[in-house]
Amino acid sequence: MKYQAVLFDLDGTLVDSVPDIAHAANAMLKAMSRETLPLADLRNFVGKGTAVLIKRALCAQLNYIEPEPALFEQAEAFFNTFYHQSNGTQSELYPNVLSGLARLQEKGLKLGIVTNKPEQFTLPLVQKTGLAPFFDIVVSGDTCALKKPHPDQLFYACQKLGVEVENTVFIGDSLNDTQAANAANMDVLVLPYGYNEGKSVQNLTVNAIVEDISFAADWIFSQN
Ligand SMILES: O=C(O)COP(=O)(O)O
Ligand SMILES: [Mg+2]
Repeated sequence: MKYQAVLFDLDGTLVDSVPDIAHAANAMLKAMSRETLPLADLRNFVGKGTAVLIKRALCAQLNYIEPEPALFEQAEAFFNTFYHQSNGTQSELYPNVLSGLARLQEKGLKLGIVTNKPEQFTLPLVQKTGLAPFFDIVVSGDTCALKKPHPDQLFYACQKLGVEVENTVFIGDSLNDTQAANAANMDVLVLPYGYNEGKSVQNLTVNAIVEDISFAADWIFSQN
């Protein structure tokens, strides 16, 4: 068996979490007497964790300028309060996530989540969406010292699961995921429906692009 474990990104891969993130970001902007942003813009700001999302929202652009520490602290406090309220209320699993996970689990593969979302938001979301029973480990954006695109979280997940990097495949939606996997020398699949900062996934360095988690399971079984 080539693969013994499958790791998954969360936002944009398993869960369409943008409605709840956008709600919190716009509530933060309103509370700070700033203009709210269209959901389409905020969607492109997701992927490098909530701190980067907040900075991008404050600048209303992807390439943010570092805010003053006091301003950031105020914004983060608002965002965290509002995201705790909205997290998991409108977020939805993408099609074929549950069936794909069930098929992988049935074959005895170990499953993990590796997300840049901080743990205080990851764990409630994983519970509320019904994902929790499938996973042997959940690695959040603040679990390790560095997060994706750094490979640390992937090494940590493998170590905790007791599997080798070469027997593990990572499934994600963005450049952060493929760069982390490439740096770890781990096989990687991407899905086309998530958030890749508004860019196509066609040019990423991957083993395959798969339509959804069920197709990902087919691909994994075809290698095993
Ligand atoms: O919190 C984010 O910005 C993205 O989280 P992800 O790593 O699950 O895509
Ligand atoms: Mg993602």
